Amino acid sequence: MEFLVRMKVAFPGEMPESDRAELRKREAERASELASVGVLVRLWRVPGESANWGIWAAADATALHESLTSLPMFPYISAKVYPLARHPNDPLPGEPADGAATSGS
Ligand SMILES: O=C(O)CC1=CCC(=O)O1
Repeated sequence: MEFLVRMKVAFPGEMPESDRAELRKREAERASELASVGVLVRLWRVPGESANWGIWAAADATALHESLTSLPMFPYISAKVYPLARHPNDPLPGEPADGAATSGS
């Protein structure tokens, strides 16, 4: 199952830059792990914002939640999730996540 996810990141104003940098590093590592198992399919930055849009694949909403909460930055993320259903006129009906991410992590 595929999900369109919008995330906005808001660190507390008083968080030191070294803590932010460490979180960004751990976030990149975890994102890479989730990508390697087909859960994080695509990720785009929203220009000018600490925000992103992504395509995520998971067996169901519970598995998606487990993946999102596994992100080191999750405590500072507001996420809006849109489950995606198939459209009969989709020009690429087998893309992007068929056969990927049948489990949550
Ligand atoms: O957009 C961000 O910086 C937060 C994030 C979520 C997944 C990821 O790789 O980065």
